[in-house]
Amino acid sequence: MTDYVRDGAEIYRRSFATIRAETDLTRMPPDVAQVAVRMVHACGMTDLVDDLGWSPAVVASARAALRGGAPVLCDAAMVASGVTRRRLPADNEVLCTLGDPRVPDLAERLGTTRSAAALELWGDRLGGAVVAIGNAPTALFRLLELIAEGAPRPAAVLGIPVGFIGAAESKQALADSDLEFLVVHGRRGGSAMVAAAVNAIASEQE
Ligand SMILES: C/C1=C2N=C(/C=C3N=C(/C(C)=C4\N[C@@](C)([C@@H]5N=C1[C@](C)(CCC(=O)O)[C@H]5CC(=O)O)[C@@](C)(CC(=O)O)[C@@H]4CCC(=O)O)[C@@](C)(CC(=O)O)[C@@H]\3CCC(=O)O)C(C)(C)[C@@H]/2CCC(=O)O
Repeated sequence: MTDYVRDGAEIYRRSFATIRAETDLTRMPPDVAQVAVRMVHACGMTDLVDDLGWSPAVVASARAALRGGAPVLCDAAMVASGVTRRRLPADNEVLCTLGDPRVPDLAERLGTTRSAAALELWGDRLGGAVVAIGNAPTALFRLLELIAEGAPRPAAVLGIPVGFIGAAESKQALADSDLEFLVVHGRRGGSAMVAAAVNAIASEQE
């Protein structure tokens, strides 16, 4: 039998030490670097940091919002499931409206995906919220449209959808906006990655 590490805390310690040894974090501020380490941990790709884009105050803004009780608004149930509730500083609400029974009809009526239509049900929670998008480019595009139409502004947008159609473009549009943002440019992204970013922001522990 292969010998393997069985101690969870030791696995985490060695993982984070390996990531820090193999990843160039020098171009980013310490708070973004801490988030980047956890994102790399979630996907196993140390070169992910080369594609990371951020606004200077994104981590501070998201962290302050969470401490103030802001909700985490997610595009997919996978994202919401990945957020570790005990790390959240104010028992924050973690919301994904994609499974709401009204969403399929809404999507049909609006002529869009269910992921994008689900944002219509975020209601008045958007102002000051932390938005976490890990799957659906159309959800990120719709968020930017809503804000352009005058919807309240979130405290931070962690816009990390994965994929081939619209993913890179939606993230570039977010990075070109005046919102506080974190993105992984290009095709890479995913629910696990954005959940890891929320978890890192929620708590400074590694
Ligand atoms: C086009 C879509 C993409 N989905 C991708 C990758 C994954 N999606 C998974 C799952 C389980 C779900 N994806 C949906 C969000 C579904 N995916 C889409 C849509 C058709 C459109 C979204 C968009 O383009 O913006 C979307 C359905 C919709 O009408 O909005 C999901 C709701 C489908 C469903 O099961 O009903 C569902 C999310 C469930 C949830 O968690 O709430 C995967 C696990 C793949 C699979 O099941 O085989 C995977 C997860 C990736 C991740 O890390 O999140 C793509 C590749 C991202 C793709 C969008 C871009 C593209 O290039 O096609």
